Amino acid sequence: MYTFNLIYPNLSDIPFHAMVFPDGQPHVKLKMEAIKALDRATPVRILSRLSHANDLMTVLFVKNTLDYLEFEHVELHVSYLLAARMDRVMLDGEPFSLKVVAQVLNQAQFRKVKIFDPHSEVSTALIDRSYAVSNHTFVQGALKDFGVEPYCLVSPDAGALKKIHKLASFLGAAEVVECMKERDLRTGALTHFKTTADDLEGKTCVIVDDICDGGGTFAGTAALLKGKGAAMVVLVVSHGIFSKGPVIDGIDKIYTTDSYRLVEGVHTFPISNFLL
Ligand SMILES: O=P(O)(O)OC[C@H]1O[C@@H](O)[C@H](O)[C@@H]1O
Repeated sequence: MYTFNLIYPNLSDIPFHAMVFPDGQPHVKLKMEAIKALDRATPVRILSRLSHANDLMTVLFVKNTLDYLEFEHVELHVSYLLAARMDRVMLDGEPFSLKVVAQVLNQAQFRKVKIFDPHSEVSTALIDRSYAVSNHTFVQGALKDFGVEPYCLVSPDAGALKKIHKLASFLGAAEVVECMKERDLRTGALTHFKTTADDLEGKTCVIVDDICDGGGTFAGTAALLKGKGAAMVVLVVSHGIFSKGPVIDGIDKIYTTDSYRLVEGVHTFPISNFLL
């Protein structure tokens, strides 16, 4: 398998130049000396973030180049999927953005599309020949680094609960704590934080979720858990956006990956550990 690593191009000798035209558009150019040496039947994978629209275009440009060079087997490994959270029409007048991204990817006809911890099952339902890579190994690595036993796993909302139960059986975790919240889709305001747990006296709680964006979900959940006696609250999120910074009230330690971007000030695992 030959890898086009668009995430850490500085770390490997890749046959590809990622440049930018003066007007800001992505400009890709394969290094033909290296490419010519490859058998066209060699499976090729493109490892990329799709954090912004230009990332998607770059991937499509590389795929198009590989198509006209007649490579037969091209896979896409996606660390972060553009529009994964827009997995339905939220409000009147808004698009079904994930469907648009899926249609574009489907048109490119990758042999396989691997997606690291997508927000919901809608991504893999819409993208042809795709499957999800779970966060299990990443969370296991974070817990090993953190090193405190025992702990309870916390699902911050109903949407994450099914995944948390699968994770708990993978890790052999004894306890799962279920939390709930409500989000006003118009304002984004979070309210009504609740949990099924009665007493968390002295416990270490590990909240696991796909994305930390503004962090409101996790500040609210941490306040709830600490109000029930939790001694420590750790946050483990696959995709660290941290739009309001990586410091979140009530969270004692944060683990993430560089799936969306490199994050300063947070313990960050390289995504290539989980996607290759
Ligand atoms: O509260 P913030 O960090 O803004 O948003 C993160 C939450 O929003 C959801 O899409 C994610 O799955 C996560 O539960």
